[in-house]
Amino acid sequence: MTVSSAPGKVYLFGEHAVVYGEPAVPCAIERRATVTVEIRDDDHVRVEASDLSLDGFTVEYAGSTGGRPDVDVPAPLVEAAMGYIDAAVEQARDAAGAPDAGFDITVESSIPLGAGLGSSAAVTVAGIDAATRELGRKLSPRELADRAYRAEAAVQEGQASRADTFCSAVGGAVRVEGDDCRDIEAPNLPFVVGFDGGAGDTGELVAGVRALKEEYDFAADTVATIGDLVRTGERILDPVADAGAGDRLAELGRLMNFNHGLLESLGVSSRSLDSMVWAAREAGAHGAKLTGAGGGGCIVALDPTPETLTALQFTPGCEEAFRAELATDGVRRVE
Ligand SMILES: Nc1ncnc2c1ncn2[C@@H]1O[C@H](COP(=O)(O)OP(=O)(O)OP(=O)(O)O)[C@@H](O)[C@H]1O
Ligand SMILES: C[C@@](O)(CCO)CC(=O)[O-]
Ligand SMILES: [Mg+2]
Repeated sequence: MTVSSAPGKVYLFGEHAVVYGEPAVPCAIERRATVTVEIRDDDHVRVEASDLSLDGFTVEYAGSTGGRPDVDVPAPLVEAAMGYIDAAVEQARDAAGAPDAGFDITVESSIPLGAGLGSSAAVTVAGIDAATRELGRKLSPRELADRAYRAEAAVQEGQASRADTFCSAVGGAVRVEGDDCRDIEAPNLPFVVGFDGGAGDTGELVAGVRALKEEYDFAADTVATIGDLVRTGERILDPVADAGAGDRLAELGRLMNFNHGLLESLGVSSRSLDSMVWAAREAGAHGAKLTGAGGGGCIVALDPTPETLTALQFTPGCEEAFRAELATDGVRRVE
């Protein structure tokens, strides 16, 4: 039996634009998906994913039902829910040269699904790592990130960047621009996350931005502007280049506010995301923005004081608020 965990992430800057080759800076956070894999002596795959709920359905795969989910939902919904695990299994089989390997898989996660904290990347990274090790092959963090990217891209029909999967595999703060993925040094950032209890469909939201960008030149310009903003943000993060600069958190926060406005104009915010962003700003956060694909889910704010956390806890539409520590480890081999 092998067990791996991998972290979720927040975007300091650059989601969506990163899909079109602009740079982005996601940061791994200490909320993890843990995947346990045990090889079987046949070629079946049995998945137990008790956190998985689809608009009110809870899907539980159990042995007693012969490996089929014991819920009455249409097959496409189950396939959509299981897509990342299936794709991770395919990548692991391919990496280990074992196309007929079967597994019993258990997924446990403290990352809300579809909420912008990279649950899909964490499950995919941890799943590929545990399954390849179960087959006797250890992937380097970069190989793992590459495999996980291919799995996410397959599920999201090509509409994925390397950002979420690279960040989850290597941990810390990273910078991704096209195929160029690197870890970067970042100061300790006081992230506060607000979660509206909802979810957005990453594939659909990415497709919406693509359509807007194709229809209007100014939407394409907005995407390019996000890239400019990220390059400005990087200079503030850089401990060498930025030596002697003024209040770094305040400057990063201003850019986060700007980034949220640009994402809003691309149509990926929502009323509850906007109201959490404003609650954070009014509480004195340096800045706040939605994180991930949007549509619903989470915002991230920068505030070293307890004020934003408290304000979010009393904001209508905010279901949960928590402080998110930077996860310095990416994938972790638990067993
Ligand atoms: N605990 C889990 N168990 C099984 N599958 C999971 C789990 N968490 C996430 N997934 C898979 O990931 C999908 C959600 O991925 P999606 O990319 O839409 O959102 P996200 O990764 O949480 O947010 P974002 O991509 O915006 O950061 C779920 O529908 C499911 O297929
Ligand atoms: C919206 C997006 O930029 C981030 C989702 O967490 C999609 C991607 O990068 O694959
Ligand atoms: Mg995702």
